[in-house]
Order: sequence, then structure tokens, then C-alpha cells
Amino acid sequence: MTQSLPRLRLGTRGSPLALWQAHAVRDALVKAHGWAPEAVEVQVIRTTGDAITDRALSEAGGKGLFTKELEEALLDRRIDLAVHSAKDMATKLPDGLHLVGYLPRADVRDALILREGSSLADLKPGAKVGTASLRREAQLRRLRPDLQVSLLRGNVHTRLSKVESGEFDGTLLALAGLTRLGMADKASALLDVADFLPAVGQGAVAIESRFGDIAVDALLVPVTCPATGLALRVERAYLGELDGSCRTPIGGLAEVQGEEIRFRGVVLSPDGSRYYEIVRYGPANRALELGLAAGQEMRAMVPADLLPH
Ligand SMILES: NCc1[nH]cc(CCC(=O)O)c1CC(=O)O
Repeated sequence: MTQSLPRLRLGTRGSPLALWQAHAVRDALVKAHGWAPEAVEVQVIRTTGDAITDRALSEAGGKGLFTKELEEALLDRRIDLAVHSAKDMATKLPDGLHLVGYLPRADVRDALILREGSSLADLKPGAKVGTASLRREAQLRRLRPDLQVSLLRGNVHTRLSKVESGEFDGTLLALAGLTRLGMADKASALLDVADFLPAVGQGAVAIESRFGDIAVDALLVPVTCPATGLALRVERAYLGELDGSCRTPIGGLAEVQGEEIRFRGVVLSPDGSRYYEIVRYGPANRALELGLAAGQEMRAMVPADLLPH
């Protein structure tokens, strides 16, 4: 019997990181279903976020910049699934789309990449650190108010080369991204989540589909990681209660331990001088409620100049 190929079209951005993630989803699907590799086609779609390289993404409109064109392709039925870094996704998805699968989450920590040295303490007073993330900037300033933190955008390779060339003394990147690119050895230090919380969704690959496309969704059942899905439900509910516009430094991490979920969230002033933290526990079957309650509690605690009320 001949089969019409491909069975499934995956949409992805074209960055090396995004391609790695899409291929990981393809490989998992092919393995789980015993398909030929050609059964899953990876389609590269350029997004607005890929075209903007000269300013902080928070200034260019924040979340959604890396997903809009992929979501349009999904809605137009040009692809069947979109593969994303969960971290890059807005908390509100367009009508008709939902997240249906998650690969097992990688290490969630941020890595510090230094020109010289092996810990945050090795940066000299006044050293220049580049990042485009408000969350990383604020947490770094909180720990080291003496550092000069400035805008450094671009893909992982660009950022690393600006540290190597001496333009910056250091930068921060998600360890998960470095690892996927085979560059985990570039990490000079890993920042403990106890004093440096990752972004909501960091380290997780999320798969989006059209609502009601149950035949497609069913194909993801054997590849999706339930614990990662629960953690992301908590984190995304928390973030959704707060801001979503990317203009406030926000961190959040849910950890599933058996039947229980532990969530910790932080909000900071951009200069790191003000710091608000919340820790909450809840049963795994109330993940959404846990995230919503954490977000509401945080919102009640944070002054209006940090979070528009
Ligand atoms: N904002 C870009 C982005 N989106 C996801 C990752 C890393 C991979 C992940 O967190 O899953 C990165 C790079 C970075 O922040 O260093």
C-alpha cells in the first residue's frame, strides 16, 4: 500500500535552536509511531521576531513576535503542528489554537558565560554584561548592583562572539539552548534557581495545534511529558495573571514532585532594588488554580509602578 507523505507538517522558526527543537519533536513522533522519517515534514517559517535584531524585544511588542506567523500557518492549515520554545509564547493564544504537547523539560537554569572566570563573583566591579532580558538584567543587578548591564541581542552565536571579542565581559543564556546547540561547555557557571529564577516556560519545548483537531492531538499522546505540561500550566497561569507584555521583570518556576507541585515566582523592579517573591504548594490536579492564585497574590503585593493595575 502506498502512503501519501508527509502525514504531518511541523512548523518552526529557522534558527538553529528552533530547528533542533522541531527535529526533536519529529524524531520523537517517528520513533513512537514507527514511521519513516519522511512521514513528518519540517517547514521553516520566518517570524517578525527573527527580523528584529536591533532592539530589545520588549520594546518591539514582546511575546508573540516569535509565534505569530507560525500560528497563522496553523490557522491556514499550511502546517498541522507548530513547535515553539515554551518561553517565547504569549499566555493568551489566538482563538482556535491550544498547546497539546511538551517534550520533557530540560535543565531550567540560566548559564553565565564569562570571558574569564568561573562564577558570578569573578566579574570585576563595573564589568560589562550583555543581555536583552529584563528578567535577567534585574536579577543580575540585584545580586551585583555594581555591574554595567546593557543590551545584547542576537542569536546564541552572536552573543557568544561578543563575549569572546571582549565587547562584553559576560552574558547570560538559557542552559537548555546552549545544550541543544552542543555548546553547554560555554557555560562558565550555572545560576542556582534559589537566587536566579528562570523565565516561565524556560527549557520546555511546546507543541501547538488547532483546537478540535483530535486526530492530530492523539498522535502527540505518546511523546508528551505530563509533568512538564503540569508545570507549564501553573507557570503560564501565573504569568497570565500578571503582565504578559514583557515589560516587567518576572520569573517563575513550577516543580512537580509526585502528586504535589511547588511554585515559586518573583517580580523585580528593573534595577533589581525591589524584589517580591511568592512560594506556593498545591496538588497536581489543581495546577491551573495554583498558578492563578499565585499570580493574583503576586499582583496584590507588587506596587502599581511595576505592574500596571
Ligand atoms: N528568548 C529566546 C530563547 N527562547 C528559548 C531559549 C532557550 C531554550 C529554552 O529556554 O527552552 C532562548 C535563548 C535564551 O534565552 O538563552
